Amino acid sequence: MHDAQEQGTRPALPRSWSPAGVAFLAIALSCAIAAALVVWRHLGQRHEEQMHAHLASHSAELVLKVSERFHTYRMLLRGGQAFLRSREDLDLDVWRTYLQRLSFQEDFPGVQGIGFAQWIWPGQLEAHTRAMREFAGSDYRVWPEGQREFLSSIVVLEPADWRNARAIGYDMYSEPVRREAMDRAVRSGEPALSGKTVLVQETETDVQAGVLLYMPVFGDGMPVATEAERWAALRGWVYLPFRMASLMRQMLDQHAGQIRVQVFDRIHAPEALLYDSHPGMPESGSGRVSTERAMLGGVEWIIRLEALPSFDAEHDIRQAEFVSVVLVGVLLVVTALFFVITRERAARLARTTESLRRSEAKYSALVNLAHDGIAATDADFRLTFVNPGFVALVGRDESRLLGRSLDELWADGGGESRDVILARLGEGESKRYEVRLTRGDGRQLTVLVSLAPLNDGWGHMKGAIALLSDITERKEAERRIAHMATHDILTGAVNRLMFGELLGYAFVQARRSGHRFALLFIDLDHFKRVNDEMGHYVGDLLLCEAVRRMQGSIRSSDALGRRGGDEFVVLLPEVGAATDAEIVAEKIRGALEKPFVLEGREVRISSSIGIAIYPEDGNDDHELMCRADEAMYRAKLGGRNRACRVR
Ligand SMILES: Nc1nc2c(ncn2[C@@H]2O[C@H](COP(=O)(O)OP(=O)(O)OP(=O)(O)O)[C@@H](O)[C@H]2O)c(=O)[nH]1
Repeated sequence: MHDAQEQGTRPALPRSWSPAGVAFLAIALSCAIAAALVVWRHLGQRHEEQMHAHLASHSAELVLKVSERFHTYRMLLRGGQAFLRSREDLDLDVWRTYLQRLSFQEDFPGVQGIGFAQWIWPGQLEAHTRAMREFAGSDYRVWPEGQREFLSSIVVLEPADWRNARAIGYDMYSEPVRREAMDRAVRSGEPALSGKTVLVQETETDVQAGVLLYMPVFGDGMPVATEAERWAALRGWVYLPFRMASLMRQMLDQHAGQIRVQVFDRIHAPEALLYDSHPGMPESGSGRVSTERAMLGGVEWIIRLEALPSFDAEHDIRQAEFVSVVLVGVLLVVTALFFVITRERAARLARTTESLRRSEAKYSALVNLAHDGIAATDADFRLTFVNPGFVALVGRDESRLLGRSLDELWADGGGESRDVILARLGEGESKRYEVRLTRGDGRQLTVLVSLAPLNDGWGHMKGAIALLSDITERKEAERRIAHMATHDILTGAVNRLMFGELLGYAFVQARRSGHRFALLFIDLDHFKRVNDEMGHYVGDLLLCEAVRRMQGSIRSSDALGRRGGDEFVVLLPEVGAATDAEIVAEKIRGALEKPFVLEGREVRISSSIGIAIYPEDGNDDHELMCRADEAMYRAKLGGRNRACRVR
């Protein structure tokens, strides 16, 4: 009742999860997703920082490389300066030989050539041209044409290939960008790098920006401490022309396709662009840019590095890291899921256990309180459990019962052997037996035994459950009711109804086997007097005692019936001759004739008996009964206390 109410108010959802479990799982899932987002964001930031660091490292490396390279170039120019200054006269043949033996293109990569530009003092142009035509050929001339106060001319430029040959005679001092660097070199006495220009060696194809590094050359032994002295001692400039793309490609062997390199002359502007590894590409606004500055020959170069998508991809380990984090997240969620499932199962198990515990307590109380005997047996029918009702019913100690075979308790076994009972139970059959059981105190009981198999989880019989109900009283009541229905209440003799049944059966038997049977009709003589003189109670006692005496006079197979009042009938189911019936009638008469002592007083009575024999005296019960009755009246009329037969 209690369980039913609980189930009615709170419907159980055994297969669904509890709200707490679902909430926990949702929180775990949300945490995992949030953690993944945070980590992804952090990875993105870190990746950006790493990109910048990588890019900054590359640009610093490039600046270092360029600076070192220019340091080497300066050394080369200083060597040339020292060589030319050491000679009193400018011997161009010796100078050319010196340059040719330098093999500078292998030792000083990126250089377009090395040359010497001679300083031509005002008014010295003709003499210079004459002298140079002897050295360089008749087509030598200083160009571009035009009147200028100060002139210079490239007189030697190695290697003397077709490209460099185009520059011979060129007055670099006539061009402002070169002149600025040439002046600066003289003013400082140090190497000076020019701004952006285009070398005269350029043709119409692959035109590149160019720069030139100048080193002033002074006359041998002349003072050069001041700027004026340096101008006075100036012989010219040893110089290095650079094609910027060729120069930079020498230094950009790594990450060529991953990083865009741009070099600007002093300002970050298109017109100052000296070199662009990816010309024509618009500049990125993504911010993955590193800019460094390098001081080279008195000029500041801006070196700008820009990461390209392939550079980003090579250094991008975010995906691997993110996958790791996602895996950790998945692991977290799976762990949470496992935790929730385990928790739900534990809760369900606890509920089931509690329910089982309650159920067990309930059934245990029922079993212990039950008036009937309840027992359990093993597969061999030996008792393994008995309840208090069982102990009380059989009247034996529990310790003496456990281990005993259940069928030992009853004598008749209910009509079936133990093996038969076990075979029935093994087939899953329940059975009821009515047995006679002897209690420990010797009392006999009629017990109804209900047996049911007890199976394991695989359907195999592992024992039996027995319910024993004491039906002794019920049986006795049934017997009494049956007796009352067929016997006279006062005397216990068979009643009219039952006697009729017995008489009918006697006819059947006699007809079937052809034997004879006899019917005696007995009426007590003057019984009314007993009632009248001694009271009805004594009359009753006399009737009962008379029946007892008549029962003693006949066989157990004979039947004594009371017709009513003081009339009785006796059925002798099988008689050999009529005299057999007469003998029994005489025996009854004699028994009833003896005095009765009732309530302390002697009472005498006699009887009149009529005899009828089948088949001679009648062929059916009515006829036979009439004959016997008639014979009894004959006895009455004949003076009573005798037996007669009407023939
Ligand atoms: N005490 C007692 N008397 C009974 C019972 N049934 C009938 N009687 C009496 O039994 C008597 C039977 O009398 P009858 O058979 O008619 O006459 P009788 O006195 O026996 O005389 P005869 O039969 O002619 O010898 C009656 O007085 C009935 O009242 C009974 O159950 N108990």
